[in-house]
Amino acid sequence: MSNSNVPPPKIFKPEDGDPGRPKRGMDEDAIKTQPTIFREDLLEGKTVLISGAGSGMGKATAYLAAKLGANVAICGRTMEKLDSTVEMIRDGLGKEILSVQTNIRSPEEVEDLIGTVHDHFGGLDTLVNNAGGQFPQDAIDFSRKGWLAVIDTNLNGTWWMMQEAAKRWRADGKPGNIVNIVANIERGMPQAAHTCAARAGVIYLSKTLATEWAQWDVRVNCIGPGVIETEGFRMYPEEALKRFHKANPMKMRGNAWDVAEMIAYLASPAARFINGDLIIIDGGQAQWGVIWPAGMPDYFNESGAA
Ligand SMILES: CCCCC/C=C/C(=O)SCCNC(=O)CCNC(=O)[C@H](O)C(C)(C)COP(=O)(O)OP(=O)(O)OC[C@H]1O[C@@H](n2cnc3c(N)ncnc32)[C@H](O)[C@@H]1OP(=O)(O)O
Ligand SMILES: NC(=O)C1=CN([C@@H]2O[C@H](COP(=O)(O)OP(=O)(O)OC[C@H]3O[C@@H](n4cnc5c(N)ncnc54)[C@H](OP(=O)(O)O)[C@@H]3O)[C@@H](O)[C@H]2O)C=CC1
Repeated sequence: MSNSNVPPPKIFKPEDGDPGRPKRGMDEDAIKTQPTIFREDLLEGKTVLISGAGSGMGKATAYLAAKLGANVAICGRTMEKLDSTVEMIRDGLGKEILSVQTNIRSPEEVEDLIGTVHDHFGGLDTLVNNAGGQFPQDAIDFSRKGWLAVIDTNLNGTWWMMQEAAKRWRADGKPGNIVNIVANIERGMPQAAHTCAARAGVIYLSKTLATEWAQWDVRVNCIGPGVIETEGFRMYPEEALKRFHKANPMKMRGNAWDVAEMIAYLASPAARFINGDLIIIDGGQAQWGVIWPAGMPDYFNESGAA
């Protein structure tokens, strides 16, 4: 059925943007020179697996974990991006890490990944589910494939990783620790309803597992970032990006290190009594503003929106 009064769906694909757009997020030099509040051997002897670590928060987290003495394993779909993280850590810290090309949407690939990490390092202490993302679009225009892609990545992919890691911890009688990167969805997220649905699923899955899996000494927590400037911002039009910082009362964007340090804290013994929690890192966005990443509809006025 077609109706000529219905406007075409708003679509922003990164490749539609100006190829000369500025590169967003912390570059490798910034990551390498960033100071940390933690002592250098905080994670010595611990093994940390980080998904989506070829860019953004995952890349910064991999570097920080390696800097704090951890054995680091990373995964993602694109080998070139993973290689850049391996090379950055080799160059900056003189350390080798394990990288395994993996699509977290595939339970078989996830099973192989967790097995490989165990074979390589003899176990796993902390799993960081950071891989994920979405595209900005009015929910009413989502294609079926687009909806499924976002749900499959952010909810199912995260679940496969959690379940596979926990099966090993239970079988080995070893403690475990999971940190899921979600988003700040307390008041919903216009033009990101698919990710909002998936992240809400992960948050309540995590709260449930934090109880179910406590009997095996497995903790599960989430981190909800607000606006964190990373390479992932390529998914959004420049016009929207100019307003993103206005979504919080501090009127600033966080960076990947802000999140990496919280992950390191949760991976450390200092967090031994934190379980089933959602830690928000958003400069106060939750009680202040809202983002319209694909442009605010005329219906709404400008007040309180970014
Ligand atoms: C919302 C405001 C939040 C502000 C703060 C948050 C910021 C961030 O989260 S930044 C981090 C962002 N990083 C990413 O989002 C990167 C990872 N994202 C992705 O890889 C994709 O978004 C993905 C989750 C959809 C991955 O799916 P994949 O199957 O790899 O992707 P495809 O390109 O094959 O797309 C499948 C399907 O999805 C629909 N679709 C994809 N892109 C768009 C788009 N820009 N607009 C509308 N629809 C889109 C589409 O149906 C695709 O199928 P085809 O039509 O056959 O291509
Ligand atoms: N930046 C922000 O403001 C916010 C980000 N977030 C979330 O935080 C996480 C990190 O984001 P950020 O660093 O900004 O973004 P990036 O896009 O830089 O990082 C996301 C990473 O996930 C990987 N990835 C995506 N899909 C899959 C998959 N199916 N299997 C394996 N790896 C995958 C990507 O690599 P590849 O494509 O090569 O697989 C990429 O390296 C994401 O989940 C994001 O949605 C949440 C709130 C705010």
